[in-house]
Amino acid sequence: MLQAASTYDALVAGFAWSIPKRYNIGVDICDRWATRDPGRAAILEVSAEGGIATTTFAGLRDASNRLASALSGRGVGTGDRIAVLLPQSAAVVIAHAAAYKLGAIALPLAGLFGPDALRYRLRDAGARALITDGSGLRKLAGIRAGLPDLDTVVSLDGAGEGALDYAALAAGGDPAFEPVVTEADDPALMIYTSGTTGPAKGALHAHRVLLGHLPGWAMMHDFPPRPGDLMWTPSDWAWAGGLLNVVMPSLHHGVPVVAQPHARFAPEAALGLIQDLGITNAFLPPTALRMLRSVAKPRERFDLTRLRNIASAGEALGPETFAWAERELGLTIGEAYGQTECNLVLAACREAGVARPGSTGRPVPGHRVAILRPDGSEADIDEPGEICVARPDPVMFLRYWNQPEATERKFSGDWMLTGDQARRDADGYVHFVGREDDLITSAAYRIGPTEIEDCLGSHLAVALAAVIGKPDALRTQIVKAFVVLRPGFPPSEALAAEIQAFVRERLSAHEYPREIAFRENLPMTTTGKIIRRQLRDEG
Ligand SMILES: CC(=O)SCCNC(=O)CCNC(=O)[C@H](O)C(C)(C)COP(=O)(O)OP(=O)(O)OC[C@H]1O[C@@H](n2cnc3c(N)ncnc32)[C@H](O)[C@@H]1OP(=O)(O)O
Repeated sequence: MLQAASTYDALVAGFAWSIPKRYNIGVDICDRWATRDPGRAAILEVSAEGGIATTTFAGLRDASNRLASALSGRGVGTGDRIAVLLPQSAAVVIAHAAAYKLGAIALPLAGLFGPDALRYRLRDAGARALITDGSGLRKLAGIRAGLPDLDTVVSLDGAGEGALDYAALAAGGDPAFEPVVTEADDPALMIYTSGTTGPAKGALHAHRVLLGHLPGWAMMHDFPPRPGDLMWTPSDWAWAGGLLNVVMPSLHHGVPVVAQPHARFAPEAALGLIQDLGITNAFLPPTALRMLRSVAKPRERFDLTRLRNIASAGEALGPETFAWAERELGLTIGEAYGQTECNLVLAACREAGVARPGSTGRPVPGHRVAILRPDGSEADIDEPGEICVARPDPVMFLRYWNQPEATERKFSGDWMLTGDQARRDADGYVHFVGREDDLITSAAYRIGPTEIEDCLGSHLAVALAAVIGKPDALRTQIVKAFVVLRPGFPPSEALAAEIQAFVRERLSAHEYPREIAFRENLPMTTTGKIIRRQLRDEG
């Protein structure tokens, strides 16, 4: 484990990976602490009314064993995909751990997804089981017929609509279920991620992905665990940010995590939660931090004395918000960088003196990260190039699900190509520059234009649509759509609002175009491809 050291060089010098041959995430995040300290708090679930329900490590172990045993009784087992569509709660960890203990593959799905996004992911992954709640069931209702592989749906809100009751199912499971023995390199987790072209791709990870996150987690959160540590993030536990930057490494170290029902991010409520629960470590994406800046004199209004560190990732933080946090919160933000395919490979941290305004830090010990030119040679100091990560690396994904060509394109030799541009300064700090392609970064979400364009194209009024990222001071970029309407549909604000609602409900609430511009036509190449660059320049 990465221990606090006086300097970054000492951190690097003292580091070596220790990845056992046999390793199972489910056993790691539940059973280890359940044996050592069964009554230790693991998840603190805040109810909508503000009450707190605590789940202990023993509780996680028993519940995940029961669920694994019950699913096994229904024929779900090694290699099967088990989807998890639930808001932050102990149940998310239980469902994940049950999947890992079965040797199955957990497939986290975000609560903001609408039926179109869910259908695509569940079908592409060939999910056999889904653990969800009443809200998830409502989204599933219209799409289940098109999901022939999905034979077990379990709802925390009781049986009905083709779902089994979670409580009844788990009650029949064996709390002494014997977890399947897995190797560190066996598939465990698949997170869909948007690409520049085409629909989202399932990035398949091995059990070792959690061990690979530990050094980056230690750096960005300023070296937990310390007595009394308590973690929280508003990020959905379905994203790499919530799951791998916060929940799993924290549980590995026996640090409890706060689970909060999904709500719109409200800066005052966030600071109130940090104060009331005595949260010591938060992971807040840069957009959330920029939203916090609307609160004047936060330390006068809220008691934030227990808050030791804020980590951040998913988009560039920028020097202004970095300086604001130092001034107004008295904290040096632990900014980090990674992609779903290969997460948490760069990080900043106060304790080792690795923090610089405008920089996303330095390579986390154990990871080889380079800034390369298109010809594969290393860029000079301050020369922009592509962030590339060398394999093997425990955080490196195994492959894209059923997409061997896309997997191959992601690598050049042993370098994984992130597509992100950055420069490295003379002291080795990496500064994010941006992207050259069509991928959109908005509120720390990576958004590919294709899925949105496809969704827009299925609206009755839309003849043609192109989607770009438009620079935005709060969210880094917003999704903007240029739309050519079919004859008979005159442009209007009402129609724009209707199209926005259509994408929000059908595809996903975080992917809807916050701006729509109606056009007579769109700039095209002679071969009929939309020239998005021209649209980006128009903004
Ligand atoms: C390796 C890595 O990738 S690390 C980073 C991974 N990325 C992430 O974890 C994503 C992080 N981002 C977030 O968690 C959020 O965007 C935040 C906290 C920064 C800001 O949250 P918010 O502004 O409340 O909402 P968010 O951006 O998620 O939502 C977009 C839309 O979803 C909808 N929405 C959000 N929350 C809710 C809710 N509880 N109920 C219904 N709709 C909701 C809204 O329609 C919202 O659009 P609007 O602003 O026009 O109303």
